[in-house]
Amino acid sequence: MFYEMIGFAADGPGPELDCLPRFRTEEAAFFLDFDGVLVDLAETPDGIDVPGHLGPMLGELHAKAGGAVAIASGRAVADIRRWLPDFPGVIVGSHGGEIDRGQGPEATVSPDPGVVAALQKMVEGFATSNEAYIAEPKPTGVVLHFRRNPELRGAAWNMLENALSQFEGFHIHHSKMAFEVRPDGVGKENAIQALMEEEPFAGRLPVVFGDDVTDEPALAWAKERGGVAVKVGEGQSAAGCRLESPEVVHRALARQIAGRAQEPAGAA
Ligand SMILES: O=P(O)(O)OC[C@H]1O[C@H](O[C@H]2O[C@H](CO)[C@@H](O)[C@H](O)[C@H]2O)[C@H](O)[C@@H](O)[C@@H]1O
Repeated sequence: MFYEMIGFAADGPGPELDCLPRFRTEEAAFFLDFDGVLVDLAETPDGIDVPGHLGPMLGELHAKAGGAVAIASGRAVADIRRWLPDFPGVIVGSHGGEIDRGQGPEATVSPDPGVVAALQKMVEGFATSNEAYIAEPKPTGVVLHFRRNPELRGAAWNMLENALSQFEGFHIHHSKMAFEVRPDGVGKENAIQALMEEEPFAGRLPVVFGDDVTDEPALAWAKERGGVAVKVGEGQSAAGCRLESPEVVHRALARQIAGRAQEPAGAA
């Protein structure tokens, strides 16, 4: 079904998926980053375009993989739910700071709520100094985006460094055209490793897709475990496979849903 929806050629995917090893979807546990992997990057967090086929496609993948499909995002769980309201799988949000197994988000770290609120207030106040800034509060921290004017990068960094000098237990994370204040100890790789001990993920082949530095520890971990690590887009990576764009990722997932990955190489 998705072959037609995403214009996937009936005679096979072509060389763009050559680096992706063959594995059985029924034996895999998928951990999929959101921005830059499932959807193209946009000028603002709310400016993304979620293609109409993405939700149904993830639902089909979830069914075929026996429920072992998680979205692992830097966004808050609530934000992912807003974009993918029908996604039936686990959502790892806030870079691993929260996990929603279907009963609502559970915190994996416990930053002082008063400090989180104070930092959010400081960043939101600072963001009003230039209309190009966007402040994005999350349950465990806050992001300061400057994609609309990259020249603001230095000022954004200085502000956050100054803000963090007043509190302990947080650090600045480098995102794409953004800096994020996160609690120490948070990481997608921790959440993914915890999920791999639980049903329905346990005992399966870990398959991690990521595009950002925040995904690298999880990509390296999947590779070390003999799993599949897929980097999307440019930049250094420990991953063994690189796909060009979210569009190519969709083709890879469509192939897994169709079961073509189980066929011998060249049988497409
Ligand atoms: O782990 P991810 O799912 O990849 O989330 C990483 C961050 O994604 C969002 O910011 C990035 O995407 C925006 C929309 O394309 C873009 O405008 C921004 O410049 C990027 O940094 C999201 O807003 C963050 O909260 C996530 O941490």
